[in-house]
This record gives sequence, structure tokens and C-alpha cells, in this order.
Amino acid sequence: MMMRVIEDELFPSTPGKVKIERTHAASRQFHRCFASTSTLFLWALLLIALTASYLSFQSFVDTSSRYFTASWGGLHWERQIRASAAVRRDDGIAVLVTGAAGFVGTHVSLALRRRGDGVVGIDNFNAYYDPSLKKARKALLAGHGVFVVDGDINDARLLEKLFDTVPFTHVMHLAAQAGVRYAIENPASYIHSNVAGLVTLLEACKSADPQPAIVWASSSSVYGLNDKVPFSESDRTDRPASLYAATKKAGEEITHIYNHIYGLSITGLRFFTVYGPWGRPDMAYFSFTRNILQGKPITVYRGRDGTDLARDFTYIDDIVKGCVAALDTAEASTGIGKQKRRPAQYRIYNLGNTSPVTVPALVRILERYLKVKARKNMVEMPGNGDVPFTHANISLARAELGYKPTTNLETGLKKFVKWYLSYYGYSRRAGGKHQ
Ligand SMILES: O=C(O)[C@H]1O[C@H](OP(=O)(O)OP(=O)(O)OC[C@H]2O[C@@H](n3ccc(=O)[nH]c3=O)[C@H](O)[C@@H]2O)[C@H](O)[C@@H](O)[C@H]1O
Repeated sequence: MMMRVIEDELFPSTPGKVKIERTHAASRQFHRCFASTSTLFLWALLLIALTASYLSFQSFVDTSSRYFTASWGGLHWERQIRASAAVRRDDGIAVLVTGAAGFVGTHVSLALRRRGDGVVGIDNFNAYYDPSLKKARKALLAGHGVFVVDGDINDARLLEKLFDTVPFTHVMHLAAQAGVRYAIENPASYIHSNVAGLVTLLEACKSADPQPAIVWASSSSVYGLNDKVPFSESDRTDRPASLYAATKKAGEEITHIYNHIYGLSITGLRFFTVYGPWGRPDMAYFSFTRNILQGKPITVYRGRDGTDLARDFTYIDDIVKGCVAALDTAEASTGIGKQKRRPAQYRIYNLGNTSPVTVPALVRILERYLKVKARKNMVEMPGNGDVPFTHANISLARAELGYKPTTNLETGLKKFVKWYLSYYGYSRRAGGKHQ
């Protein structure tokens, strides 16, 4: 049936009518064609108009959602920032603490606030470990008048806004992707925080007016595979054993560049396995405590030759004193308008305890305080970033910062266990709350 219709149109049955028919057909086709072209044109116009309005709507939505959903910005936010940054003592300093809801960040922020310095925190509250612990630290800081901005150091606009709002004299840079072994699982997170984030922060600092002096957390891990002990600042640091260590070493080089070109005052602190109350759940002393209390086994690494691993465990209060002394002795940055006027201070210090303790000895101390025997699996140290031992030479920090650690591992772990039992509710009810 369909075939017939098409044939009739192409080959008309009455020969005399062919020309007229053809003329009519051509005219019909022309009209049809013109009609379909103009329809097409109209549709195209409509489509263009729709696309254009969609795109401008999208950009409106993006802008307004940034405005409405951003966790920073606005008059109320600025008031909170200024109140938190207010200095309440003569010659006090105004410090931006990055990673303020982290372990060391919380303690340093509290110490500064207690003596009357202005402190504003910034933290991205990532889920590397239980964010509820970070929120609890934030609440603790809020109770002392320290406001922590929920934001990332990779957010250049946020940093610019913070420096526009407050003329910070110092930055205590503690935000980082921590953990030596996690780099195997998530290498990108180390580059994001410890390299890209650091550069974004330094860019903001170099452009700030006034330029702040920067004190930041490097790590004992930069000594890597060195076997000369104790580790001194002048020792080689070109054989890292983990990506974490490599990014901290990179940080030392990167900060040097900003010191050299822009006159930023830089102090890098090489922390040695810091522990204590409000600590990091990913660290051995913390996760061992959790497992021992829950009756779960713990894995204790040993060296390839069967030797025990050892760390120069350093108590948080000693580290805080070192950080505060570094801030107090930091000279001002020397740049203005992104130009260095004269050479600026560049320093690196070990902050350790100077008395390494083996991991099995750490477990024995915990067993004693927890009154529970640990179920230990002794396994050979996997080749995923660990080093066999760390041991700090702190002569330089002692001479120039007056740094003098006073808490041994026994005393420090006692304080940690007391905090742990209270925080997780073990002192109130048997078994404790889940983590
Ligand atoms: O000084 C630093 O620069 C670093 O210190 C810290 O690293 P580390 O010294 O490796 O601490 P931590 O994980 O507590 O392991 C302690 C010991 O327990 C052993 N260890 C660990 C876990 C386990 O399950 N079993 C075990 O035996 C393990 O082999 C090791 O011998 C920080 O985490 C890091 O962010 C960085 O700041």
C-alpha cells in the first residue's frame, strides 16, 4: 500500500498531466521544504535561547549556592573571626592555626588563647579518622573563645578572605595529611594537603599585608633511612621511607623558596611521634588502647632481624611549649607587596623527647594502666613506610627556643589513658561507648 502511494507520486498514471503535476509537486515540495527549513530555524532559535537561559541559570545557581551553602562568609562569620582573633594581652600575637581541630592544633590553640593571644582556627574536618573527635575538639575550643572555620587550606578565596579580615601576625600551620602507612592506600591525599595545600597557604601569606611569620609542622620521618643517631638537623634528609616523609621534606624545600623569594619568615618543626590526650586514633598508642579495652588483638611490628622498633615518643605538652616558643622567637617576615625587602629568618628544629622507647615497652605500659593483658600478634614490619627507630638530638631547639621536654612515656601515657577512659565513657560504665 505504501509502495503504491510513493510510485503514484513519482510516476503519475496520466502522461498529459505530467508537466503540471510536476510543477505542482515541485511547488509543494518547495513549500514543504521551506516550511520545514523555517520550522527547523525556529526550533534552532528556541534551542539556542533555551541553552543560553539554562547556562545563565546554572551560573546563577552556582553563584547563589556558593553564597548560600558556603560554610564561611557573611557579616556574622566575620564578627566571629574578629572576636576570636582579638588579642587580650600586651604584645600578644594574632595567630591563624591551620588544622586547629587536629590533635596538635587544638592544644596549641588552647595554649595561645589561655595566655591572651588572638587565635582563629581553620580545619576541613576530613574523615581520615573519626570526625566526631574533631568536632568535639572544635567544641572544646569554642568553649575557650576560639573559632574554627570549616574550610580547606586549598581554598585560596577563603584564605584571602581570612587575611583581609584579620592582620594575622603569625600562622601556625598544622593542617596535613598525617600517618606514615596510609600513604600506600591514599597517596593523592598527601599531595593534596601537604604539597598543594601548603603552596596555597604560602601564596596567601606572601600576598597578605602584613605578611605573617610562619611556624609549621615538619616531621621526624624526613630522616628516613638514616642510621646515625641521634638525628640532628644537619643530617641528610634525602632518603625518605614513605610518601608522607617525602611530602614533609618537600614542604621544607617549598617553604625555603617562599622565604628566599618573598621574605616569609619560616620555622619548620620536626615532630617526633607526638602522643597524649585528645590524640590521633590512627596512631599506635591510641589504637592499641582501643583494641586492648575491646579485647581485640593488636599487631606489633618488629624489625626484619627480629629487633624491636623504637620511637622517640614526645608528649603533647612538650610539643606545645616548643610550638609556642617557636612563635615567640619568630622574626617578622620581610616582604611587602610580594617583594622581599631583606633576607628573612629560615629555621628548622627537632622537637623530640631524646629517649626512644620500644613498641613492646609501650604496650607493657598501656597494659599496666588499663589493667588488661594485650593479645599481641608479633609480625615483621611490612615495607610500607615505617622506619626502625627515631631519636632526636634537640640541642638546637634547647639553645634557641629554650625547649626542654619534661614528660617521659610513663607519665604521658598515664595522662592519655585517664583522658581516654573519661572521653569514651569507661569511667562511668563498664565497656565504654563505641568508637
Ligand atoms: O614522627 C613522625 O614524624 C610521625 O610520627 C607518627 O608516626 P609513627 O612514629 O609511625 O607513629 P605510630 O603510627 O603511632 O607508630 C608508632 C610505632 O608503632 C608501630 N606500630 C604501629 C601500628 C601498629 O599497628 N603496630 C605497630 O607496631 C610502628 O611501626 C611504629 O614503630 C605519626 O603517625 C606521623 O604522622 C608522624 O608525625
